Amino acid sequence: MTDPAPDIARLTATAAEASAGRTSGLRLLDDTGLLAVVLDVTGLATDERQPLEDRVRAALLNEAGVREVRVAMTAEKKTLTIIAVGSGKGGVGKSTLAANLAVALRRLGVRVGLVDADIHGPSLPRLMDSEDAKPASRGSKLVPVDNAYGVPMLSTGQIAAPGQAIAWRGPMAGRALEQLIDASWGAVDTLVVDLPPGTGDVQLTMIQKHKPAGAVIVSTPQDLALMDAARAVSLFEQVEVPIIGLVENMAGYVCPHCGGVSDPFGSGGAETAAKEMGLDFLGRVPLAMGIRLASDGGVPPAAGTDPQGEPFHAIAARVAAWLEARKGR
Ligand SMILES: Nc1ncnc2c1ncn2[C@@H]1O[C@H](COP(=O)(O)OP(=O)(O)OP(=O)(O)O)[C@@H](O)[C@H]1O
Repeated sequence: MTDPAPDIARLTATAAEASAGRTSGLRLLDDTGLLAVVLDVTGLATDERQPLEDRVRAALLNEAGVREVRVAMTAEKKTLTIIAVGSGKGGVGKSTLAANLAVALRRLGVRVGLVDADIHGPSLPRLMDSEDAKPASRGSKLVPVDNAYGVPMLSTGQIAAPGQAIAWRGPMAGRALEQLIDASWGAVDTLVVDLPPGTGDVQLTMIQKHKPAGAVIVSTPQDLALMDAARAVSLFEQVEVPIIGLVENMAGYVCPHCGGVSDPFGSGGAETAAKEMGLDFLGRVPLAMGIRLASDGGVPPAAGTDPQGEPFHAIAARVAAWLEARKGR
């Protein structure tokens, strides 16, 4: 008895499963069971490609009527979409926002990675609970460190000797950031980059060189902080980086005892400032003890189901909508 004719729909499903969705073409080349498969290996490192090919070939050879499998691979040159998170001054919660934005975007299905370019105080390893992790290298590229939140990350803190980073000047900081961005990011297509606070030479070099697709500016509600935030906005505008919007952090203190809300730094200032500058307002994150404790403990509130994560999810949804709209442009 001869083998039944191969069932193309079934072979396509088998290839899709074995390649985790990376099959971009499949056809029979003749009637003796010679099959050609095209795999999209965009973002995969060289040493990940052979195992993929082997898996797909083995799965297909297991199917009825398949005698030989020829595998071709294609890869797009990938450009990463960079979202810069900036602030006019330090201590306003920029890193907290960057970490939670990345975690919340991941939960929305965005293939996101996180870069800590805050050379003055790289705090993301702590926030993402990967303080002791050192990135490996693959060829000449760094391999981002994984964490429990599904957001691969690289930090200046991981590549600099203690105390070294703070002395970096603009061009050196730009080169350090290049190493982090031009890393082996695998399936990641969007990077959230936590910039150093402020609007000086270092920030300017970084954004000129790496041209983010858009920027999120974080501010607290006081007038002084908002004046600094306006400076950050104009820094991005100067180099024609679109502002995705403004976030107001530490607005409204939620008392952990009585649940009452007070406004030690005022409230609503960033929303008004955004309106005045013609920018979108992305949301307000309250000043809450729980946010600080969770963050310092390496558990971004956006990773859990506590109400504390909600403001970050709402902000991430607006950023994801902005990213989607940008694709259509
Ligand atoms: N909404 C919030 N409620 C309570 N604590 C917060 C909130 N946002 C940030 N914090 C805390 O404030 C401190 C500073 O936050 P963070 O490190 O994110 O600021 P930053 O703007 O990145 O600072 P810098 O860039 O100067 O290092 C941290 O201890 C953080 O846990």
